[in-house]
Amino acid sequence: MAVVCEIRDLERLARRRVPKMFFDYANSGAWTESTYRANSEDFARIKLRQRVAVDMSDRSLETTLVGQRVSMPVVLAPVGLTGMQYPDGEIAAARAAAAAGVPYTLSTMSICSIETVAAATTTPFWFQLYVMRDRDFVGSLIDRAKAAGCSALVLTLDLQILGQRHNDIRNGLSTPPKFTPKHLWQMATRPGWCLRMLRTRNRTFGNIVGHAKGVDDLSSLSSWTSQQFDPRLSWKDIEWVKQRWGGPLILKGILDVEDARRALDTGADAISVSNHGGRQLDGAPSSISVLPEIVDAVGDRIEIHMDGGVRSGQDVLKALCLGAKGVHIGRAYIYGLAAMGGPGVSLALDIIRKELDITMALCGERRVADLSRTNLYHEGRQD
Ligand SMILES: Cc1cc2nc3c(=O)[nH]c(=O)nc-3n(C[C@H](O)[C@H](O)[C@H](O)COP(=O)(O)O)c2cc1C
Ligand SMILES: CC(C)CC(=O)C(=O)O
Repeated sequence: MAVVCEIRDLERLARRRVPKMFFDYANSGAWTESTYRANSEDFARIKLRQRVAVDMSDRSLETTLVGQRVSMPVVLAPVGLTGMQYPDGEIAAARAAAAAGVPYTLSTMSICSIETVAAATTTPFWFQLYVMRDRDFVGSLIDRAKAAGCSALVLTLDLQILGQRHNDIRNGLSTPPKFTPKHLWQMATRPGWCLRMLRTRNRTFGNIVGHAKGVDDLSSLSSWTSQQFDPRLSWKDIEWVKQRWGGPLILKGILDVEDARRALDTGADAISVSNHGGRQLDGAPSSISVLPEIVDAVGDRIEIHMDGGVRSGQDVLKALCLGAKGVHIGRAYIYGLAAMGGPGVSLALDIIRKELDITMALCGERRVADLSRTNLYHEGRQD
């Protein structure tokens, strides 16, 4: 049994256990993947300030996110097709998040439906919304999330047009998978995945198939999204979503100060600084590099979350120091899920919690709310 110390260990296991087309779907970025790489590389450049002889005996990572108590400021980000990484993966991830005391966000593009996840869990989860051309269907998704007791809505604004992901095109990614010799080979070399997948009935987009009109063929993700997602989505639509939802609203995909200022007018409860994990606009800056200017511009008026490139508790701490209140993780938990199902998600969260706690202590802080830019090391600092 391989020893797992860090998220990269889970990534290695996931690569071995999931058919290539689905591993690559999770593990890739758009075009040249420069933004995808920058998300992680820019975290690595940030240096921490070591402090000593501070009483660190009584530490806590607890805080609140959009008014909800969490055991640490970490959220499982929405990830489409999670149930293809591991059968019923959305249920496993939601349960692991609940056990860890952090929110789970179910994607519109999940395999298990809102109702399936709600029936299999007891803790409210968050729901992520994509806006389709068919507004009646979008309205029904919001109503279904409300009926299922979802406790926050995450409205994604950065994917009305799908960024081009070369690996998915090369791999002929589809759900359910095609049965070409190449795809059969990819699956045959992952027999554990195949056997588990045969045992579940959840193998297509549960929120969509059987609910939306004229969307039976989801085999090509890019052509499906271009037919269904509404490229006309604009700021004025957010008012309609907010009214229909009526609960905590988080706007996801803000990467620009002007957009952050515009987001204030919508009355949303939080924004998430994100470039969709480098999967949309390649060439955009990393999330962590733009976080400080967005915090400076609007941080006193709206709760700020972020995601992108977070692979450790140290990354979480750096984002908190730069002004994020909540840090969302995508691939970090998906690697755990793909590697070993629900226990893998729990393991990913344990790793991140431990790294965050130890790093906070070594920086001389006892509460996440006390972390600030002063915990970061700047060349030439005076104090
Ligand atoms: C495989 C995959 C699928 C994703 N699907 C969605 C989605 O359905 N909705 C959404 O808002 N974001 C989606 N995202 C973006 C994540 O919510 C998040 O922004 C991103 O993963 C953060 O970067 P990280 O993976 O480096 O942590 C997806 C990301 C990945 C890796
Ligand atoms: C099915 C996709 C639209 C889900 C997504 O957001 C992504 O792959 O990044």
